[in-house]
This record gives sequence, C-alpha cells and structure tokens, in this order.
Amino acid sequence: MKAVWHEFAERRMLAETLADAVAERLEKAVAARGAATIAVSGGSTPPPFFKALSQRKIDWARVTVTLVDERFVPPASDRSNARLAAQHLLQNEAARAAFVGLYHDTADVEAAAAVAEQEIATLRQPLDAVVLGMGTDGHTASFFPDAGNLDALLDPQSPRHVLPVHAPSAVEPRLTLSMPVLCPARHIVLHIEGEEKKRVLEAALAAKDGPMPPVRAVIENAAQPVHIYWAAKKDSKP
Ligand SMILES: O=C1O[C@H](COP(=O)(O)O)[C@@H](O)[C@H](O)[C@H]1O
Repeated sequence: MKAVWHEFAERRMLAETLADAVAERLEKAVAARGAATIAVSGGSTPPPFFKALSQRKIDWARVTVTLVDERFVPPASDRSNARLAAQHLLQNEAARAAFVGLYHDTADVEAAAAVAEQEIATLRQPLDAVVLGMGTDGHTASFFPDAGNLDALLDPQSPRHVLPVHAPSAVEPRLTLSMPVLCPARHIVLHIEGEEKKRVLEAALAAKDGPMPPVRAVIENAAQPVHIYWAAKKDSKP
C-alpha cells in the first residue's frame, strides 16, 4: 500500500508541519514551472491547517487554489467549502492566490458540474498538491459509499474532471473532482484527526473483501505515495 504516516499528538502541531510541507511543494512548483495549483478539502478538519498555510510567505500570486469537493450550496451558506476556504485559507499572505471553486448557480448539480468541468480542465495538471479529508464513513473527496454513481466516481479512467454526486448520507448534492484529476497529483495528503478516523482508515486499508472503500481506492490509484497526516486529538487549549 502506497502510504506514509505522519503522526502528531495534537492538531496544532500537525497544522504547522503540514503547512510547511505544502508551502514547500508550492514554492518548488512555482520555481520549476512558474505557477502552482493546489486542491483542498472542506469540513471541520482543515481550518487550523488553512490558517497556518495562509501565513506562509510564498509567491501566492502564482498559486491557484481549487476544491477537492463542494456541496451544492451557494458561497454564503455555512456549509460551503468555498466559504470555508475564503474565511480560513485565502487570507493573510494567501489572499493573493487565485481561487477556482466548483459551485455554480445553476438549475441543478449536473449543470453546475458541467460548468465546473470546463474551468477545472483549464487548470495546470497534474495538480501540485491535493489535501484530502475523510469522513468516518470512509468517504474522501465526495466519493460517498452510498453514492448512486459510486462506480463512476471511483473510475480511474473517468473522462470527467468534475462529477455530480447524489448520496443519501451527504445531505445535499455534491460536486467532486474525479479520480483522474486527484490521483496523478504530484503530492497527495490525507489529513485526518482522532482515534475513530484512524480506526476507519486502518480497516479500509486492511479490508480483504467487500466493496472497495473510497479512501482506499484513491490511495491505491495515486501516482505517488499518499502522505497520511494524523493527529491523535484536538488541542488541549482552544
Ligand atoms: O463533507 C466533507 O467531509 C470530509 C471530511 O470532513 P470532516 O468534517 O470530517 O473534516 C471532507 O474531506 C470533504 O471535503 C467535505 O466536503
């Protein structure tokens, strides 16, 4: 299994170390190719990492930030991953980065995915960095185990850059980058916290039969070893 574990006692230590590692990747990409592209996740886990990364002094004007996945909600919604990135990452030094979101104000998520498809196709690829999260159901990106189109979502040969997702457990429809956008990335991180997520991930990686857990499908298809950043617990001080 292509995975490298980085373990931390507390999330603040993880956030600072991961921010250093990602900033270094972006800086090297800018030096080598004149620009850098990173895809980040939403949810409750990323804010401390976003804040730390936003303070790193790199040439952010040459960096494009996009999302691994998004809820089909407008940016004003507190469930919007674009809003999360705007509030916590696209601040400080990183305020100079360009942002390409996945949500579009269209009749349905399929139409939004079609618009996002065109925009993501124009981004420089392979992506320089992808920072994934994972739910306790083993979903990563918006590859939900109960998604109606899970086979299409986990297809490493998908012709799509962006796919719509309908999954009963996901509350609202979703948009997600596809396997052929995520897996070839030059650097892939899986950022998880807490004992429960560690148990879920270890079980997914050890599973010998049954359906392929989405997080494992990504790790197995990744072009590079996936760096798993795990913190045992939340910080003792808020
Ligand atoms: O819904 C989502 O959940 C996962 C994990 O979120 P967390 O709250 O457990 O950190 C996240 O990776 C994904 O981007 C997000 O849309």
